[in-house]
Amino acid sequence: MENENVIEIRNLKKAFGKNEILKGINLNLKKGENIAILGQSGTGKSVLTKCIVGLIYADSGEINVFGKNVYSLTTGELEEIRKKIGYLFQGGALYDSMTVKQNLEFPVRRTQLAKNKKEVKELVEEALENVGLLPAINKMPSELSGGMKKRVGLARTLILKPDIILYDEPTTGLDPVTSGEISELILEVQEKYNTSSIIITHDMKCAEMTSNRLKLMIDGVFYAKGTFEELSNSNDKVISAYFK
Ligand SMILES: Nc1ncnc2c1ncn2[C@@H]1O[C@H](COP(=O)(O)OP(=O)(O)OP(=O)(O)O)[C@@H](O)[C@H]1O
Repeated sequence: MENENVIEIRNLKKAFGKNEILKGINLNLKKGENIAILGQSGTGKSVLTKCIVGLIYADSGEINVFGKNVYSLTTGELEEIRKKIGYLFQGGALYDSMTVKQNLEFPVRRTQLAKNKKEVKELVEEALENVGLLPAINKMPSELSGGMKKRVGLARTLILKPDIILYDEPTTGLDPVTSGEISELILEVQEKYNTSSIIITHDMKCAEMTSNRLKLMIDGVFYAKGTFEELSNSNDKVISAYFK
């Protein structure tokens, strides 16, 4: 892990009407670091990640990605930053009418990442190999298990070689063994590509396996932060409730 911050968030606030969701969020994500964010449903974890990629505009505060304030960028500059951020949605978000191969080719073509068909093929195969799913290349999403769909979703994120990956509940809905495999993959990606990640999760095993640090979001702010070991040994009842 290096000292450079790839994401810096300062006093971020966001309300929907009178409903205050983010009430002053601060976060530094370092190059090569994985941070897990824990917190009850509805506390604003997804809203925070959507602010980072510019899908939601915060009311006040600052988000710097690679040292650039995302709210002061032109549309073109924001596009450049977005290319460096991969976002793994909760459901994997595959196109049901396309094969696995076509699902992966899609982002490559859209971003003009490859010069020709051969390069597209190489990128698709490399990404599928990374998640152990090359044999499923011609399958339809409906033929895949939940864990396989998550893997393909991860392959589709990885194919664009992002510097930062935002994982929104990567193991939700999976059995413990498959969850463990996805957590392993998240770690492998961090080690292989030196990516920095924010992992939103309710899965404590996933948080323990994948994160260098954890943050606990309660009522729109980070109530606690530390390593898994530090937080799991906390005497604070609010914190320890998450580690039972
Ligand atoms: N576009 C929106 N308009 C109005 N309210 C919204 C919008 N997006 C999110 N919210 C509200 O913000 C709150 C936080 O939602 P968010 O999805 O961030 O929760 P979360 O912490 O990610 O929950 P979960 O763990 O269940 O995914 C919720 O009360 C939600 O209804």
